[in-house]
Amino acid sequence: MVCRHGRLEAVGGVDLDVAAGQKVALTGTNGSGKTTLLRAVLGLHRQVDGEILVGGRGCRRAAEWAWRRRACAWIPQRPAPGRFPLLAGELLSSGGDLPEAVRAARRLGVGSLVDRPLSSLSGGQLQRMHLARAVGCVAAGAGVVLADEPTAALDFAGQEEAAEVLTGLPVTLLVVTHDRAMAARCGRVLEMAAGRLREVS
Ligand SMILES: Nc1ncnc2c1ncn2[C@@H]1O[C@H](COP(=O)(O)OP(=O)(O)OP(=O)(O)O)[C@@H](O)[C@H]1O
Repeated sequence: MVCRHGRLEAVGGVDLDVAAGQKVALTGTNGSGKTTLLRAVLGLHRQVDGEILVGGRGCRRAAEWAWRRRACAWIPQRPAPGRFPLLAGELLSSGGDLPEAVRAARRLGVGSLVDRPLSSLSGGQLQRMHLARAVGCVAAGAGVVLADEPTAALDFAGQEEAAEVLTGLPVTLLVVTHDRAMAARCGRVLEMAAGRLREVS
């Protein structure tokens, strides 16, 4: 499978099989293609040659794309507060299971912020809110979590807590991370360099 940004081949020759329930850490140098790969799995990156199947399904037709978005919870690298004055509680609700997401928000220390506009949250608080939303997505039926540096904005205690929450979910996890503690909690570690994947452990 190959992913391009225009003429640039950002991900090349990747042939990856991830078993259901496996926890995979994707590490590697800056600009090596990790985010591009994750977005391609989610169906957000469309310049892809080759096939990416999730649960045995492709992502070409509209119905398949809709299924992929429900099946995969997504934690973005730099969560944007958005252009609209969305409340944190509305973000949590969009995951499909508000009570479970609110419980996760409490566990992650941001339960008291659900009535606040997302634009008023700090970077770490926003990242915690997205983690809580992902927990709600899983409760609503998502079987895959795709997380792009989900602990990058978190303090030390938050990194531990987030790693525990994420790796404890009953899902297939693909997490881009530079956090050794997070990688250590994953059963499989892959390293990316210049668009190529290598198995580390
Ligand atoms: N929208 C874009 N248009 C053009 N090139 C892009 C675009 N997004 C990413 N790239 C390029 O594709 C390559 C892979 O980028 P990507 O964001 O996937 O890397 P990464 O491994 O996630 O990096 P980091 O660890 O810094 O987050 C880089 O060379 C980057 O400059």
